[in-house]
Amino acid sequence: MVSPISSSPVLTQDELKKIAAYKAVDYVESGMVLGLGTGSTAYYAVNRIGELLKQGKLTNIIGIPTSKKTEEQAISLGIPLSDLDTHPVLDLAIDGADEVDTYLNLVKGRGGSLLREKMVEGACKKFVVIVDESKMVKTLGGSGLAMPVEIVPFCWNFTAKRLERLFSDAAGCVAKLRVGDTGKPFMTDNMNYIVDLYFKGEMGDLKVVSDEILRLAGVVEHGMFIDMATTVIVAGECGITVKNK
Ligand SMILES: O=C(CO)[C@H](O)[C@H](O)COP(=O)(O)O
Repeated sequence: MVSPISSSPVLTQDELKKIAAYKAVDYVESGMVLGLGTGSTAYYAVNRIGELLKQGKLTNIIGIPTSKKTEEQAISLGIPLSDLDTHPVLDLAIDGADEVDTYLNLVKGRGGSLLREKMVEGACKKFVVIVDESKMVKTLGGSGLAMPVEIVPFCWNFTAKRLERLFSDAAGCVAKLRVGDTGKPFMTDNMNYIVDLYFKGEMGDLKVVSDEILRLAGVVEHGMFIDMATTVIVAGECGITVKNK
């Protein structure tokens, strides 16, 4: 069902992200252990959680950040933090996504935090994804944008070529090493590299593709989050849509 947002004319993408994020924070209850996502949409959710804690409307929250950046943000807001060693089961995680398909499978990691995101969000009872409507796709990889894969730096080119070769028969893809602002390879929080895969066609069976990628030595994790989201909140010009698994 679509709930109208407002009668104002055109909302920016940032406004839509904020609307989805605030809606997701309605799912947060005092006493919860929360996975705190990474990216420009999750940023709004983390800020809102900090605001509600400050106002005393939420109490006893423990956050588990999915990146160093989110950790810094949470610390600046006074959100108490922990880790998966101490809290191996989380009540809820809220995070953005780069693509969401019709089955609520996701591509994540264009912000570079896919490994920690997958670890934290895989340990949650509920995983609420927040997106603006531009992230909705029919099939993953279909936006023509990147599907990130975290790899070890050792002989990264060898691993990138092997990733390309995996798809040479079917979809076909180009693997590009992600480069940071300084012109050097982008480094993840785990001191790994990211290779972005650009598909020419449909990826095919996602579980098969996932297994094949993970079987390559040198690959740490990929950005497909299959069967993980329990709820997706989509903010669009016509309103908010909540999709449940
Ligand atoms: O997976 C992610 C970071 O690794 C982000 O959640 C994803 O890139 C979406 O980011 P944004 O909300 O800025 O569009």
